[in-house]
Amino acid sequence: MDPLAAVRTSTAWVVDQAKHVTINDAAINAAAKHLSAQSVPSVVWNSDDMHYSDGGPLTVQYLFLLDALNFCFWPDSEFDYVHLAKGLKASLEKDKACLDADKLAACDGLMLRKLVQWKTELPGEEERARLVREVGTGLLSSFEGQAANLVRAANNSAAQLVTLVTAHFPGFRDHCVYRGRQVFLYKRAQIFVGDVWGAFEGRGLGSFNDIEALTMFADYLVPVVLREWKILDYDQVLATRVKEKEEIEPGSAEEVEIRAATILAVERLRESVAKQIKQEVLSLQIDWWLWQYGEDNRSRLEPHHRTRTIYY
Ligand SMILES: Nc1nc2c(c(CN[C@H]3C=C[C@H](O)[C@@H]3O)cn2[C@@H]2O[C@H](COP(=O)(O)O)[C@@H](O)[C@H]2O)c(=O)[nH]1
Repeated sequence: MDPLAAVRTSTAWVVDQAKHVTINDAAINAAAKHLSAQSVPSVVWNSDDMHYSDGGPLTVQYLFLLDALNFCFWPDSEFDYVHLAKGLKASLEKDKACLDADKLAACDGLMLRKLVQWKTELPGEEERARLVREVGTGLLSSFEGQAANLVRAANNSAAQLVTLVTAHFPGFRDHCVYRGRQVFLYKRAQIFVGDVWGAFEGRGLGSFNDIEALTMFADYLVPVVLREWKILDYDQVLATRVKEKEEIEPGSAEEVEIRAATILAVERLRESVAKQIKQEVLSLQIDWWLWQYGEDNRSRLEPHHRTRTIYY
């Protein structure tokens, strides 16, 4: 199975059936005009230097652990992605061996809190520690402890890397069942590929001959931006539940429709921008631009949907 084709096909089907979320194509074209003026293809990966990035295999080890933990920050009003990235970076700068696979394989909640240099209990701390152990044991058993070997095994294919990550590391298997059909999102597996591509600027360990096959990364911040731009519309009941910060059940029709519509809307946005600027643009570049916009405008944007999950 081509996992990236499966993401596109299954999410398009969800949007076709959706009852709670719709995509507004007129708003997509208006947004594409705005985005086209923003030179999206030049968006950089390591915004304000928050990442550990040394151009070598340790950067891949850092990114794989980062993306194994890149989910569900919102239950802790302070802890967020930037703290996770900067904490891991600070630990690596102190001790280059801190992400060795044997250490990860033995990681518990307290050790993880120290590794990310956070002062209080992490949201979902024990579950996060279990996912760290899964990364350590999987790397030891199949990739000589090195995430760089996992990337090398993909022979410069993004789709093959997503296949390998989801085959060897169950925590990355971001899929569900919607109206009796399996739906694939693979957000953390895909964002890992995108981060490797970004960190290595598409060269060496970061060169993928099918990087354009990645979709956007179905998180909880980009949908907020798409709603502000009237691209995504939630029905009244869902809009009220999101506004009131009520938890939306993982695997519920509402959650799956939000994520699937976000993926399809960004695909359509990418096509529209590419037409306007007469140049190819990657879904991940549109994604990074939208995500950064969401981060920069956090204080005035509507609340995001709240789903307690390990996938995003
Ligand atoms: N769609 C998408 N979702 C992303 C990222 C990133 C960071 N990407 C790096 C790549 C380039 C930049 O340099 C960034 O450093 C995090 N997230 C997700 O956001 C969510 C909110 O988290 P927060 O605000 O902390 O609570 C959470 O689900 C988190 O998983 C991204 O790029 N795209």
